[in-house]
Amino acid sequence: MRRSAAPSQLQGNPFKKPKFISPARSHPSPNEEVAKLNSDIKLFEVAANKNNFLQPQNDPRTCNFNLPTKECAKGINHGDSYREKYCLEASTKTTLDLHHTVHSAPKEITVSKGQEEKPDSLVKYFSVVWCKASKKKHKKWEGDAVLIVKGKSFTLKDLEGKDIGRGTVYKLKELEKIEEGQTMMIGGKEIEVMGIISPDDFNSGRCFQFGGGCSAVLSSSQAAKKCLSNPFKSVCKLSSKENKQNSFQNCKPRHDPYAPNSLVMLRPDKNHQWLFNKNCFPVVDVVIDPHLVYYLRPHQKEGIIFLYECVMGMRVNGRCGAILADEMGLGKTLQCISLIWTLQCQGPYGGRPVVKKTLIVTPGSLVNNWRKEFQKWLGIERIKIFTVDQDHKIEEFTKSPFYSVLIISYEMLLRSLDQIKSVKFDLLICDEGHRLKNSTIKTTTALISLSCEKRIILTGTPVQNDLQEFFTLIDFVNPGILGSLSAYRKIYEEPIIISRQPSASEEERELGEQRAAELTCLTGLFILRRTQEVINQYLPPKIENVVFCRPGALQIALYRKLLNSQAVRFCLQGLLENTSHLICIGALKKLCNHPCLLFGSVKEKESNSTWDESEERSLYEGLINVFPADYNPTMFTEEESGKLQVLSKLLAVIRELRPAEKVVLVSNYTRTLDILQEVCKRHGYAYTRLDGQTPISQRQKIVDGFNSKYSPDFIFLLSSKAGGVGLNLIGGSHLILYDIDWNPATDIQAMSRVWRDGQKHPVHIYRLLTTGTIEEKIYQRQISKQGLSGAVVDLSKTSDHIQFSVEELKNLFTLHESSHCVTHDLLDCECTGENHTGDSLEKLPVSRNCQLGPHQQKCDSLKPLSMSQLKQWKHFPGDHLNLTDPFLERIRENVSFFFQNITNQTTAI
Ligand SMILES: Nc1ncnc2c1ncn2[C@@H]1O[C@H](COP(=O)(O)OP(=O)(O)OP(=O)(O)O)[C@@H](O)[C@H]1O
Ligand SMILES: [Mg+2]
Repeated sequence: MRRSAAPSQLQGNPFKKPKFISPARSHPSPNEEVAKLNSDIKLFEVAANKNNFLQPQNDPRTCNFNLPTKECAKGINHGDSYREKYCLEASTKTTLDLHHTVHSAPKEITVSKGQEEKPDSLVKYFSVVWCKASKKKHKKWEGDAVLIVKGKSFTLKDLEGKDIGRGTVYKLKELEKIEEGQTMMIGGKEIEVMGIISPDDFNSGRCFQFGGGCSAVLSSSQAAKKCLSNPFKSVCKLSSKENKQNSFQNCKPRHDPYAPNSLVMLRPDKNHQWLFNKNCFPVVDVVIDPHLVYYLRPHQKEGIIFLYECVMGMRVNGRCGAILADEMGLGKTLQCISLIWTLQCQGPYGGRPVVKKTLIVTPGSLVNNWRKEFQKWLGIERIKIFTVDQDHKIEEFTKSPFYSVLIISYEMLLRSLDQIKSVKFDLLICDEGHRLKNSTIKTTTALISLSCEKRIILTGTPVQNDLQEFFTLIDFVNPGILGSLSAYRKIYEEPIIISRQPSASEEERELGEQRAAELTCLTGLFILRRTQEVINQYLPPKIENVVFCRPGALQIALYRKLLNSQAVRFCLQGLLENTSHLICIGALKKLCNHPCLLFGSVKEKESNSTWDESEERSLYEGLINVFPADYNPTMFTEEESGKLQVLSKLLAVIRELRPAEKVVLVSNYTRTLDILQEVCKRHGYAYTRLDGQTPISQRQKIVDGFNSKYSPDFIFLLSSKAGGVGLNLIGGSHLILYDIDWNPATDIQAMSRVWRDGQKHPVHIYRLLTTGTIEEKIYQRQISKQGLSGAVVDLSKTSDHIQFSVEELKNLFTLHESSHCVTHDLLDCECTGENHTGDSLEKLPVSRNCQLGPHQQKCDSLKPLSMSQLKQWKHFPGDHLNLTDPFLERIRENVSFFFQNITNQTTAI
């Protein structure tokens, strides 16, 4: 609550007319011109365009020093295309003239019982200050509030959106002619009307922002206070003599801004200069190193401009945070490296560097990937980076002035928080920062406790799916921007959620939509997300196949036995808990991968002392008898599993037709990876493996080894859950998903490892499913509406979160023995399954639901495939006569059905 703005406290004179003082004007600036500018730049008085990006700058070329006039020449690339695309025009808003308000005597408005309400169209909104009713002359206004008058009823809300008074009035006329300056008594409170709020400002929630996060945006004086502690100071503090010398030495840009293709950052406007250039250094162009620009993709140039403007506080006054939520593989790492390198060497004021030390926190498996990327783009000389691992302790970094970048895993950060706090970091980057969505976890609280103001979250996962988590991420990068959590809930979350419910009234729906639009608009200033389409043109073709493999005879017999077990029957009668369903489902999934896995589980349980009471007993009873008497799981055969048979043939044909190409083989289960590893051994395929057990220090070495063209490895065995996120496995051009996860995001993550920048070969992706079994059902769930609900596109969501109805369980626990492909049967496809060559997928609109609603709906390739999209894929039965794909041709014998889709098709694949 902004008590300080309550007039009587400011002025201490009860007879003086209370006057609402806008935070932006509470400390008049000595510099008139800038003061005027401050009042003109009102971020929230800006009209939104469809891209939801605001551009607060008045004149990007504003410069108070003697820069060459030709700097305004067209040749400078100040990221103009970006601004053309994303920026909005400022529009002025009529401000209230508060000075003519009259301080009339308070009038008590009494509550009436029997009068008719006026129609809804007569809703009016006022900004007011309030205090408890008293007869004291020296009033002390307690806070700002919003008065909503609807017919003869009124509601008083504080700036956190909470109701602090409500009722109905006796004299309707009193409410009809409310004016600025008027004081009245309502609901036991005395209020004074400060101004009229437009319906638009109320519906969008903007009127509450004065008290919440937006005070920082609106108030340049507050921003100044906050930002003067920003890293300019720490990095660039020089003696006055040095200042003078350096200002002349460095006032040239480090790189030529007029060179062709130069990438020049936005010049700070007068407001920024007023806030940050206290020493009046010359304004100098910040130019991205041409060495890097040469490699940057267009979207990466835009991303660097965006990050620069965010962390420099140019997009939201006094806030230096950003979320770069580009889809996987778009090169978020390179964009950050470019930013770090730029800020470490340059700055807009006298050319002085903005950042001295940078902290990068990342999942353990990516620590060395970051190091490699630094080396790849900047070599080893330009920037000194330090990675914390077993052999390199953090003390080495803290004691040495030599290093400017510290790369550390989230786990290690927690362990060395005290040492980290002893260093002054100017820039903090949290890779795969989606994990910070929970404010109570230790990692989040640890990172929040760091004093660094320039904070960047990198994530490939959409951030708007859950409004609570969204708040946490936003609040982490730009603390307080959305106000307190309780205000956010009242002002945004509640109306948005209510508006999404089927029972919502038209009014609720509209309010929710407008609040969502406002939230998007506000946060869109510092969140950037681009989808994979922006790099498709640089990538080779991708051929995706869904391969339905016929189960083996032993698999069918065991499957039937499991479905007839007492445990499954009890599940279907709704007698068991969710955990029992998951045990049954787990057993069926194991069986689909290979019967020997199930055999191993049964034997293991039998030897367990709790076997007698365990639920698994009723599931596994009599199962061993279905296996041959002399069954030995270590001597498993490929024929026993439909998928393994297909896999084995697939590996053989890849080896034969593309001897120089490599395969990434993915499973979610370590035991399944053991079987796949055994297959590699039996066939003499060289392999490497990364799973949850692989020490973090080894991971990058394994990845590098595989990606190297000199590596003899043919196969990379990958546990998708353990190591999928963020890895580059471009050494492989064939990726086989051996099993399926409930969460489509896990599979999509894995698939994105090979089809990414740097990939030289056409990419072949094979998803293996056992025909008619639970695997098909899980796949259907992935591509059905249920699977598309936003929350599922989140790696942290596991099957434990899934609740099943009895109907769903019946469907899950059915084996379709006679179908070639149950998924195709469900598609309502007119073809008879005979070589249906569907339309190109690219023609179909792709949209994703999220809680922020239509304003956030963009093309998003992270979205799992939908049923209707799958229908557009080419599809044909395994025994189709004209299979043109040589790989499918060779595996068809054990395949009942194929779906195939090609992206970026060229003639040669
Ligand atoms: N402009 C470029 N030219 C060539 N290769 C590039 C370029 N930008 C990025 N790359 C390469 O693309 C690969 C993917 O980049 P990166 O790992 O940064 O993606 P990401 O956006 O972080 O994806 P994820 O969300 O999966 O972590 C890396 O090998 C990187 O070196
Ligand atoms: Mg990454």
